[in-house]
Amino acid sequence: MPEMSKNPTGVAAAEAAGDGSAAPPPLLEISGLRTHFTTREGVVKAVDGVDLAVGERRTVCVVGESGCGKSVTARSILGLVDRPGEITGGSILWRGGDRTSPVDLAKLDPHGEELRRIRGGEISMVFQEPMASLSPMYTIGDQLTETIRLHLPMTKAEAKDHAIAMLRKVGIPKPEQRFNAYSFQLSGGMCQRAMIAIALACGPGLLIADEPTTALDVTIQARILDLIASLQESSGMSVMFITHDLGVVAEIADEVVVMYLGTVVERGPVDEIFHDPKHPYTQALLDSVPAMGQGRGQRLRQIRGRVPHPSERAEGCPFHPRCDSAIAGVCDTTEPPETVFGPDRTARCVLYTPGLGTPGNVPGDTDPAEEREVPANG
Ligand SMILES: Nc1ncnc2c1ncn2[C@@H]1O[C@H](COP(=O)(O)OP(=O)(O)OP(=O)(O)O)[C@@H](O)[C@H]1O
Repeated sequence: MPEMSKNPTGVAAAEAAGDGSAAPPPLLEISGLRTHFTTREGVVKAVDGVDLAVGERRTVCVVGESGCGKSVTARSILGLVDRPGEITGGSILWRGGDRTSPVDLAKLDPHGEELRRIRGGEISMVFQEPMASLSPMYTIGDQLTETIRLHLPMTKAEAKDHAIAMLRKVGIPKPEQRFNAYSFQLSGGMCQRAMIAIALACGPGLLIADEPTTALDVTIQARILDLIASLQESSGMSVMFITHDLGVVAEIADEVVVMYLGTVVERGPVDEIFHDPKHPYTQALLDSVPAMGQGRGQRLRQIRGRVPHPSERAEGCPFHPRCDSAIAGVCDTTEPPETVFGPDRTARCVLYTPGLGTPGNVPGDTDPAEEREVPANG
């Protein structure tokens, strides 16, 4: 596919494509986000120039190995970055609620009233560890009604009815009884459902789910994914889903964002990411999981080395020390520019930069007969 002009969100790319299909602006549009931690040992650039967008009713999965900056990106959206972390650059445009013009969440006071109203009301988040997010001091019902009354104009009695209806909706049996239970009286799966009930109680436009099923067994995991999908269908919300599990991505994603060391190295529609990965890191991630129908005897390829700490980020392309396609004298010196392949389809690798990469090395140049299999879930 021919290279198009640089464009961080892809929206203008659709316009630039001249196909008349000017998409509506995304609900959430992150551009050049930088979130750094100033520590005694130095500045940790956990998120260092992230661009991504989530459209209405879309599910965007953010993938990458541990330590790539997925959680810090998600927490930056809602002003939930722990000290000494802070947003040092970029913008997070939010167009949800009944706004006529976007609000830049990166510019809001993390402790201020406006972000507090957006958090839990217009955008909610569920975390990997429900036990850590739910308070052991209050009942599930107290925590639900508190969120509901913070964001919706309801009396105590109305909030209680709504809370019980939400518990029922997420599949918690005997919701009237569970309303009075504490988190330590519930199983991990039930706690995660309660967290989802709290997250969805106020009808958010966007749900951010940070590895919400990683700590659960596979059966419960599948149920939670079904639950999110059915609630998404009935409410029309968008979902930003952070996961290590490419099987989950294949199942739920519309679009995929691949992160490496605080930057987005590739993004695009899920089918294109699985069948025509552009970036060697995306390729390596896909090669490291079993594909559907893969023979038992076939060995999986591990990605060489490990993700370094952000303070040990290499010069040039941050992935080059682990990359089998790295070009000496190029990848170790040049920050790869973003190449736009189409609307919302980008990669950051010099292999696609005219004059820098070697066409024969381009990882996408495979025989179509050798198309990649979608990984099996789990
Ligand atoms: N409070 C902090 N102080 C210093 N560095 C931090 C802090 N919190 C996170 N980091 C660093 O930021 C980087 C990104 O972390 P983050 O949790 O976003 O990664 P991740 O991709 O979500 O990983 P995982 O999949 O394991 O959750 C890591 O190198 C981490 O060490």
